[in-house]
Amino acid sequence: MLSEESARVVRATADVVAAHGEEITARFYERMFAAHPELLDLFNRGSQANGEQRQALAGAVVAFAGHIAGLRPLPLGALLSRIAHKHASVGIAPNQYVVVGRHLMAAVAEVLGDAVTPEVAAAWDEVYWAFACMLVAEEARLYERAGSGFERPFHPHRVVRRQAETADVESFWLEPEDGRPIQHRTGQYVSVAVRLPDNSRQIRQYTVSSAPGRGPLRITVKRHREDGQRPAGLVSTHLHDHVRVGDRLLVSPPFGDVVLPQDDSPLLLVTAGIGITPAAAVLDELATHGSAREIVVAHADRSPASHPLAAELLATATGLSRHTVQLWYESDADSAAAPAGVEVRSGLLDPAALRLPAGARVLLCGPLPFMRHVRRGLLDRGVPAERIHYEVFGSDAWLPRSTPAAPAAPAAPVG
Ligand SMILES: NC(=O)C1=CN([C@@H]2O[C@H](COP(=O)(O)OP(=O)(O)OC[C@H]3O[C@@H](n4cnc5c(N)ncnc54)[C@H](O)[C@@H]3O)[C@@H](O)[C@H]2O)C=CC1
Repeated sequence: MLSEESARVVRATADVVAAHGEEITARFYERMFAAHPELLDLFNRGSQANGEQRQALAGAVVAFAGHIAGLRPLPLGALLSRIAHKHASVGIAPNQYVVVGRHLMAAVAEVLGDAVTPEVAAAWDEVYWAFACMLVAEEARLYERAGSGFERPFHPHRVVRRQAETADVESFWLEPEDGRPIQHRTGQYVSVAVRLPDNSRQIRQYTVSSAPGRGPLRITVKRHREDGQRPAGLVSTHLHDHVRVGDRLLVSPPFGDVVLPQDDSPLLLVTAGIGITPAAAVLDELATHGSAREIVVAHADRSPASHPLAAELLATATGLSRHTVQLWYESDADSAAAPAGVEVRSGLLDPAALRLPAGARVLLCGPLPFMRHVRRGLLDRGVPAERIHYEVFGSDAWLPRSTPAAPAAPAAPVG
């Protein structure tokens, strides 16, 4: 942890660093990529282009500094675990922290100028290394457990099946070429690394949408179209347009710490859009084992036609002995297939209308504003924060920039 002297300096300078956080991280990325263009392959180019990555890094470093200097406590274990899982899934190496540290500190000095006295520089260097050392240690543990390492983070897999789920969503079934069985836990994700036509490499995380022990691992991928805020998804477009049965894909071992709690507590799964993928894995697992666990499945989508894995969700959920299914569609709710016992409503998901079994654990997955909306509603209904678990996909933008109120148990993917 921090020396008392450094903690005092960090407390005195945290606001000025926070105020310039995005400027510092923008400069940091420019410097680092100029010196190490090979590192561009590790970062999501879409998040770089729209500034999400800058906000995410600035938010995380400032939040960590506030925590260790005693200004604002964070759920530090959850934050570190989430980042370490994601880093291990892309093969971050310990020596890369040296490169990041060097360019981050140089960017701080460049942006804040004379305000960065040797004392201030030393204090923030200590913050950075405290953060980095915790991550290096956690990542080493994860590599060890996964039987992998940063030297070889990806393994060749064959696409053995591919299936269209909606106009924009495809499932791919993947089998390791070396025949090694993949031991994922329900809710985990894998990273997929692809070489694009311009020879750059990009990596994305996709939740495994099937239960463990069910043969080839399934990922279900939404094609992200250009929407004015983000360019079209480089990897999702590549997978949809170019990857066929028989092709080879480089895939990491499974990572992620938002997993199905292995107890008998009732479950409330609340998902939206492509966020349905972990719920599909959970339902697959419960159905495979004929679970008698009480479960509420709530899903929101644009329309019945855009709802991925809808038929599978209805079949698996309604096959369970103690289930409730609630569906919300922004349009065409009337056209939804709704077997007896399935509630279908119009509009956005209303957290006040969710069935809430006593003592339920909640798994949330969907676009960030959706998760914030549902989490707020559930907290208002008295659900303890530690019972609400959720995945954050895309870059690490889960820390609200202006409020210190961090979520309970975050983790990482895109579908
Ligand atoms: N866990 C995560 O962080 C996830 C993030 N995403 C990201 O979200 C983006 C969009 O995902 P899509 O599947 O295309 O979702 P989408 O944009 O089709 O939205 C799905 C549904 O979410 C609900 N929703 C969206 N915003 C809401 C809000 N502010 N309040 C209440 N409900 C809201 C609506 O019912 C909507 O129909 C993607 O860029 C994806 O990467 C998607 C899934 C999971």
